[in-house]
Amino acid sequence: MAAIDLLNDQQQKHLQEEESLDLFKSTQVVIKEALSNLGYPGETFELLKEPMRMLTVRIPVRMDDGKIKIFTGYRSQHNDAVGPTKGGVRFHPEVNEKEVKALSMWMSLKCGIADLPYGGGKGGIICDPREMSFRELEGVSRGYVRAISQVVGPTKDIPAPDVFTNSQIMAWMMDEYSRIREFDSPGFITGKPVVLGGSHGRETATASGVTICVEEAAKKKGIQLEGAHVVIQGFGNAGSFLAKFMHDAGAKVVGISDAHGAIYNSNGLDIDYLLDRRDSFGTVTNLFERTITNKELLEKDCDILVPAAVSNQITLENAKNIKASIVVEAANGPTTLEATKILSKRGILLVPDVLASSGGVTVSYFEWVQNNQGYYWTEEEVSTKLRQVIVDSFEKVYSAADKHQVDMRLAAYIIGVRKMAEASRFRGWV
Ligand SMILES: NC(=O)C1=CN([C@@H]2O[C@H](COP(=O)(O)OP(=O)(O)OC[C@H]3O[C@@H](n4cnc5c(N)ncnc54)[C@H](O)[C@@H]3O)[C@@H](O)[C@H]2O)C=CC1
Ligand SMILES: O=C(O)CCC(=O)C(=O)O
Repeated sequence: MAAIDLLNDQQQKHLQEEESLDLFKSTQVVIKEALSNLGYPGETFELLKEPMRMLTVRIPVRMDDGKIKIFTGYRSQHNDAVGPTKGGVRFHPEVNEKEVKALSMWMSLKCGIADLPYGGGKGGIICDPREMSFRELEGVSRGYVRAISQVVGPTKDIPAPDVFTNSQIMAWMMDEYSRIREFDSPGFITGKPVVLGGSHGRETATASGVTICVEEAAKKKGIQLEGAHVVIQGFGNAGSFLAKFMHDAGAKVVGISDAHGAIYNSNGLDIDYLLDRRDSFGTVTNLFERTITNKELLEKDCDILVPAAVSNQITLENAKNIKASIVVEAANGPTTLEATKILSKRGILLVPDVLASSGGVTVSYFEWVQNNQGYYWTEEEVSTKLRQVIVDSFEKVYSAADKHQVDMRLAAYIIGVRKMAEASRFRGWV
């Protein structure tokens, strides 16, 4: 029986009130624990507990109604001891400084786990692209690059796509940077269209990485992927391609969702139809009359659950009701620390975000390498190299969990933080 089931109603309520939904704070908690497991002194935590640089910018854009609107944006650079910082840019109305900071720290961990020569960075702009025209989006994208151009660059900090940003936005950003710097600079940003120096396989990279993690986790749990029931929350870049890959692997995708709701059918969903009909923001459930909520979807019967949308979705409130035996975090921060503990106690194999979603930044690294050498790889080469990185990363984290007798999240942090801590030590910073 799960630990939380043993508590009375009042104790449960108290525990839920105490639960930390603050992603930044909970990231600090696990980094501290990981560093202490590795025997690093307190100074190393003091250095790594905050990003080394956080820039807030104001971006004026003339909107279609002729008025000027001022947008707020951020770029956080966590630690550059290993190399330039790297990470996506998010366009979302709920972007905030703390979230961007936490996201940049997770990027450091992802790069550490995948052994990429980068530290972590992340950016965000408070805006809602669903309510903006193409012209307005271009204005915000170019304005952001003008505002952050002093602190980014192919050898300093390399942006990429994240929630509600895509290859078109990366193309505008690259063009703006090239104009400011007066040379063609494809290595300034990754996730570009292939004709502008983008890499084959970047668009599907996050989902490919998640797929490989699902396969590895299924092997560990003795679950056959063929016929396994899969629920995916989110149907955007990560979730929709994942649904396709799971479907192609013979699994039955029984539930998917978007920001407006979810659909579930225990006989399996028609993934090709859903992919064909979704819009560019990953919305598809508006085509259906009978929908359920995102909350209900997470508790549905399935073997494998993949949160691929937003943060804080699996909490103390629902962790005890999750039916899946494997949870693979495609999204950043979908499970709270308290919920992680419950899933782990219940014997559910949780593949944490900093491992599961590292496929995106790994192929971004491949894109940057190709840009730097001016020689481009085939889709097959990218796919083979990606598989190698993700399988190795999964094995490193799984073995660390076993060796240190800790859950997969702490194990991933132990692997992820080590290179950055060592590089900072060798540089004489701590
Ligand atoms: N795109 C990438 O390369 C990477 C993405 N990620 C993470 O994966 C997650 C999804 O990212 P993308 O697929 O790129 O974004 P996206 O913008 O392409 O799609 C987001 C999806 O989530 C849904 N959604 C939005 N708000 C929601 C809510 N409150 N409840 C339920 N669903 C909601 C949207 O309707 C859409 O289906 C994010 O956490 C992102 O940080 C992680 C690594 C790389
Ligand atoms: O592709 C990249 O460089 C970063 C992707 C990203 O933002 C993420 O993994 O959260």
